[in-house]
Amino acid sequence: MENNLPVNIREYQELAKKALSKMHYDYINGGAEDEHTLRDNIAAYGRILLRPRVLVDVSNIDMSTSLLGYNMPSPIIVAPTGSHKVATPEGEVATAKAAASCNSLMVLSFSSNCRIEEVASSCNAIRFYQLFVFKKRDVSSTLVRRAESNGFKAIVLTVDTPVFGRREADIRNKMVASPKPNLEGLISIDDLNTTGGSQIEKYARDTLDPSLSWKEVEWLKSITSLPILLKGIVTAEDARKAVEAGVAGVIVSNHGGRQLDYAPATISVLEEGCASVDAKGERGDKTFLSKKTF
Ligand SMILES: Cc1cc2nc3c(=O)[nH]c(=O)nc-3n(C[C@H](O)[C@H](O)[C@H](O)COP(=O)(O)O)c2cc1C
Repeated sequence: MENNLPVNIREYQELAKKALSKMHYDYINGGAEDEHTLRDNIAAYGRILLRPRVLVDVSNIDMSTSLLGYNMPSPIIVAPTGSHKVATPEGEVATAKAAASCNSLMVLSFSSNCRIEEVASSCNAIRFYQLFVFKKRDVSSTLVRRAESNGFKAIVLTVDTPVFGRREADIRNKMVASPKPNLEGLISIDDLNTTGGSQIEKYARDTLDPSLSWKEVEWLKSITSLPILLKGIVTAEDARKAVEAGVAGVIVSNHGGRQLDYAPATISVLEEGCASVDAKGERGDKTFLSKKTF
């Protein structure tokens, strides 16, 4: 058995394809529209070549870093992704335990299948909470309060989803929304019978606020003292505006190609995002982050 363990991410992907239903595999694996950005997110890494210097002592390699003051052994953290119970019965609790065992950090998605409280009490992983701005502001503020009182250390506001990406595989598969226990009593998903199309797209259309703007960043600052990170910024202009808005950091991201197709590959714009703010000398202790997720 030991010999058959996957040795790279592509082999894990093959196993996932066998283990999951087509609907769930496509949900996790797919992107928006033509999936150009989805493909380019990976292809762009192939365009970056390494320039090795030799005869350097590599017997001790230190990849440790810190994020908002939290130390970790490498700059790899768990991005917010919804619906972990489609892959494992323990859901986000399993993911949090895995993050804790690596001394890494987990960002819990608003769309978690486990309750905020359950994830918080399962282990001592450092946790941030990912938020959307709902049409009903009370929903967002209740989630923020619960994250605060359960020891989450930052709010990650996803800003690239005023409108849900057109994910054609989900439309074709009539993707069913998985339970969202954190939204029980706040938003009803009972009326989501899909007569056609993607249920999660309809859910997002009914609940998320498409008028999301910089005003909501101000609003969020007014209701929490936790540091705020904006996730989904890909241009220098917006990175600068984020600094001006006083957020603690920016997560350079195109949402894994699941939102706006033909947006640039995340890794290709990381430098632009950071350099633009550096150039103005405003970087200070701001955090710039990009993740590689498959
Ligand atoms: C299955 C799946 C679900 C996701 N759910 C969320 C989510 O609930 N909230 C969010 O902000 N991002 C979500 N994402 C996006 C990831 O956080 C992340 O941005 C993406 O996988 C990697 O692309 P990036 O390097 O451009 O950030 C999801 C991604 C996947 C693959």
